[in-house]
Amino acid sequence: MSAISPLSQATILGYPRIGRRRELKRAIESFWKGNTTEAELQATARELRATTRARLVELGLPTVGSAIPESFSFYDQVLDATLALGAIPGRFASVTGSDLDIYFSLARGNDQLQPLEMTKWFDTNYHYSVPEIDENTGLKANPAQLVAQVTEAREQGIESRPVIVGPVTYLLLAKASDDAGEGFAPIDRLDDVVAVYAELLGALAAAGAGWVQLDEPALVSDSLSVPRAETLALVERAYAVLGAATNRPQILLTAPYGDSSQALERLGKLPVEAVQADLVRGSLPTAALASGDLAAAFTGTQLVAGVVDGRNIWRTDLRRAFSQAEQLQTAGISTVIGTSNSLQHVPHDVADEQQLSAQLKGWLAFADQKVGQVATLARGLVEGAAAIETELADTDAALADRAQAAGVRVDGIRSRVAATGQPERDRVTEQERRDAQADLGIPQLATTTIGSFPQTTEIRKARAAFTRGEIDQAQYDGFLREEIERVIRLQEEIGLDVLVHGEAERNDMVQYFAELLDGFAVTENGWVQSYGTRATRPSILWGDVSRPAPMTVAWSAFAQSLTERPVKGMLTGPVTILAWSFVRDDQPLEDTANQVALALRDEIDDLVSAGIKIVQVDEPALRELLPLDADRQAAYLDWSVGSFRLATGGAGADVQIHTHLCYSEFGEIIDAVDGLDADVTSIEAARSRMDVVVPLGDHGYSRGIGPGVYDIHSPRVPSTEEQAELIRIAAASIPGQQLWVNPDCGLKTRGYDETIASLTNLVRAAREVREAALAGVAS
Ligand code: MET
Ligand SMILES: [Zn+2]
Repeated sequence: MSAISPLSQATILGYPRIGRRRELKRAIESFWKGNTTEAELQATARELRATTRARLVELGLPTVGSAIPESFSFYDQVLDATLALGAIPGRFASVTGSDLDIYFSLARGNDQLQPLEMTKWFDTNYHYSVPEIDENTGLKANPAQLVAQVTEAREQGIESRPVIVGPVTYLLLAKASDDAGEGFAPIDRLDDVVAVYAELLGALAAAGAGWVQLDEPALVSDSLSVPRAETLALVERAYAVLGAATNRPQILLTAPYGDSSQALERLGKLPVEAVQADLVRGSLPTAALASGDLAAAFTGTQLVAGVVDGRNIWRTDLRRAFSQAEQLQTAGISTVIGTSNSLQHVPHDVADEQQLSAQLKGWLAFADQKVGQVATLARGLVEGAAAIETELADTDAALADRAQAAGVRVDGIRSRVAATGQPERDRVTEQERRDAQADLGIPQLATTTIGSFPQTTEIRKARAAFTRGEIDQAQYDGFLREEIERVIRLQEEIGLDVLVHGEAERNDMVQYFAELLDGFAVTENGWVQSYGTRATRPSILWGDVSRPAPMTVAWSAFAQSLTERPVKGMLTGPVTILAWSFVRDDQPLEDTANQVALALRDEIDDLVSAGIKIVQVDEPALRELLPLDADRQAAYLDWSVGSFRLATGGAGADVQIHTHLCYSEFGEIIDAVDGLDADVTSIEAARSRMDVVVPLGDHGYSRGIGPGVYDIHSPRVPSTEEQAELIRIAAASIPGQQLWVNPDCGLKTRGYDETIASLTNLVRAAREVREAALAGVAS
């Protein structure tokens, strides 16, 4: 390794890459449609990268010392690693074309090939493309994209730092391909993969990269296939090899998204030149710091103190962050200021928000503001605290303003939450509820849907026209009523047992409620990448939450007025509302969740008064917020379940409460799902061919359960026979009286043709199995 400069004292782990106005989304989608060429798309991407680097310099990151990460991605950082490793799954062998063609084929599939599966990246709402590895997966270093970025940056006068998902995390996030032998795990190929990383590092060194960043968030997770202690040992094994490579850039090894304090001393001893620790979710190993052991471990190694939160949009408490970093520096550790993780999870710039109040804006920091904070803190480390006293004092003032601002703490809301306890979270016994709900006349293997019906172009157009003021409230409401009536008639014709109103009035299942509740603000440009070219605009939950008026009652009551069959009220649960928003960081999540829960509790009350007998409270994010740290999981499950029960616990015995969870990694939280105490739970199951029903059966789950029999993630229409087969699989583990028949999730992304065909088959399948069961009894 050539002697090169140390890592700059200010850095970030990554930056949003979709573009300030989602330019990359537009460019990629236009390329997919065939409206632009690959060369044009590459030119747009180059321009975006150049703009990003220039912006980061403008915000205070130096052009030298590899402060600026190359965190651009056309789609996903794990998929980037797959391409860089040449780890193309065998089933894609037939795909030809440029690297980019292959890349997008893996991401999106084609007529013959299913795309790589997508799943959530650690405890975020970002989705990555899951690598598929087996004993024979070809591996071949393909550094072209990484090298190109280093070269581009140099031509721009900037020493940048390429970023790659590290080898251990890459393999622990991969799944064994269908061709893999019995018992094979992707991590079995660690040595092969490390050898390819060594080649990539060689190519980067040759291209003149002074530093490379290898991300190993697997280090902080207890939710992977190997225990955390073993992950650390694997990291040691991998980096012993990479560190020994003679021709490589200096290595920054990162451990974002959680607490690495237990591992930090050992990470400091690795043959790498810098290690990052998330000091927002995580903490410093205080004993090792005091004893000097941490400093000893970090001799000759820089420590990047991740003190600026990359997960949230609140202005950093600079004084607190500075004192954390100062402690390290005082202990004799060469300290760099950094972020807790990549800023890819926050929007670009508070300055792009015109509608937010000036006061709220004063409390916020999006990516650009956070970069500024990093630069300020770094200046403080170099020049002393006095040099940044103005900035520290400004932050103190903003935080003090936030603490006392109207709406942040509302006594009435707080005392109401404080007055609740277990009784508010408990309903009468299951048996009493079953008896009281018998009047609903719900048959065995009852059929229903998850809530949304297709969001058609007409619906989007009407909403846009209303937002722009081209149609008035009465016209818009009239349009929605017609839409609801159509959806009700359609469900009756198809023959579903429990109907929904279709959610046509909702742009998004969280934002809809955020707009109607007090305590939330909505952004104009606060886009955050969810996956690929998809982005969401999370709302900001800044104050105490309350419900100024009913939110869904008019729509549900109207739908119910049109039909004799029961219509489900449809709400989003407290945990999901929190998970898909930017939530205040000045009090425990539990307190915020309970406020949301009380607002929902009142909504349920009003729905019931308006004649609704079944209410579904969706909690698709229950699993997502599960802490990566095993130690913190029990407390999380306790409050998350408690808040759901507070929302639903006021419903009388005759009100049937449903919930919906859409993922299949279910095992870890099965007790919590049981703890929700919903009368009926629908879950995703079709894609995994009912994998969840066996653990549910073993668990002795006693209430209603609807494992999805129709995979709504693609336009494919599942046949009657196929769905009947899935129902029969479920019926083998779960008694028929408990079983419901429904799709995996809502239908909003689907078209009408396929929806009608699939639901028609679903209803037929349920009838077929029902009748066969009756015939079985009769004979
Ligand atoms: C991501 S879960 C979605 C549930 C919602 N009720 C819907 O059907 O769209
Ligand atoms: Zn769902």
